[in-house]
Amino acid sequence: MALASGVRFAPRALLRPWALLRGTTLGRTEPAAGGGGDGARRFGSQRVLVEPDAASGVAVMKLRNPSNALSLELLTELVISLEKLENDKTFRGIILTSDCPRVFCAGLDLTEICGRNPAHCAEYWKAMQELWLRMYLSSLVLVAAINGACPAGGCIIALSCDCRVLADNPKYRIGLNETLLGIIAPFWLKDTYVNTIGHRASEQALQLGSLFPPAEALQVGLVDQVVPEDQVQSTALSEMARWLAVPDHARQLTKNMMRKATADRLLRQRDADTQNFVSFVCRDSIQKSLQAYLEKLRQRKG
Ligand SMILES: CCCCC/C=C\C/C=C\CCC/C=C/C(=O)SCCNC(=O)CCNC(=O)[C@H](O)C(C)(C)COP(=O)(O)OP(=O)(O)OC[C@H]1O[C@@H](n2cnc3c(N)ncnc32)[C@H](O)[C@@H]1OP(=O)(O)O
Repeated sequence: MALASGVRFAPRALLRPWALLRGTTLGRTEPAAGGGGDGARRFGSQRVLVEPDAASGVAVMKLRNPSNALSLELLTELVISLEKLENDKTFRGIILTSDCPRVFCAGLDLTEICGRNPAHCAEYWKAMQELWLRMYLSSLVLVAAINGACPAGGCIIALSCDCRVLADNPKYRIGLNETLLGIIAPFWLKDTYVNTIGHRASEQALQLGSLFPPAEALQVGLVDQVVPEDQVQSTALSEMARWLAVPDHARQLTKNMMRKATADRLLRQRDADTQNFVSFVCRDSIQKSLQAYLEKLRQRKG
């Protein structure tokens, strides 16, 4: 971590050379609609589209998986896209949003942990930890432009950003609803919640599995702005400008000072956290309820 320079403090050694890039098209670049020079070249993969604007130093990263459930592939592609932007000194900020109607991110892809063997569940959870660590400690400014539902793991992604703008639609609820699914948020999600909305509000919201509609999310401090849906992107850009007005080194070191202890706690206990996750989700009772929940989701669709 090159803390002294204040430029890159995301722990680079975190990224593992996962051999799971099956089916991905990472690194492919294509001209953005309307053409343009280097500043308008977008890149991405099947599940993540990156639209970089070199002139402003801001890239828009769009999730485009079905329901943006965090599959292993999506997690991997997000980490790689993030790293690519962090390594390019042109970029100072990322706006993270969804290309999927009505859903920002549906949280963990439950098919990755339902009916899978322990080794797969472990690989999956390590990828989830990796993305959170990468985002939470990113040297770039991350603004979440939340244009859809944002439950559980979706909320984690939003919480790892520096700022959250939520579309004012009562269906777009946000929060950590794990308890209602019979699962328990691990300590680092709890810590992130507490860091954002405080201890008492987290205690209540975590136990009750609250999913907050926009006005309540704003009131509790889970999001920073609630705006009409057609103003989410422009508001995210204005927020970005506000954050980028601060000298990078001062903002980055301050971010690190605020977040490092929380990230270090997971880094120290990463293997134990993975084992806890695996033994928890592989229990017969948990597998049965995951199965039933997935079935309900599929039926609800019809
Ligand atoms: C003491 C020991 C402690 C140990 C602790 C250790 C570990 C603890 C364990 C876990 C902690 C993990 C923390 C995070 C948890 C999660 O993220 S769990 C996932 C929570 N997410 C949800 O509950 C969201 C479920 N989905 C929805 O509510 C809706 O789908 C929606 C996101 C609001 C979107 O609605 P709509 O646009 O109407 O889309 P559909 O409902 O029709 O869905 C479309 C298809 O997508 C599938 N799908 C949706 N969500 C998921 C998902 N999360 N995973 C997998 N698949 C999902 C849905 O089934 C549809 O599929 P088909 O098209 O029918 O195939």
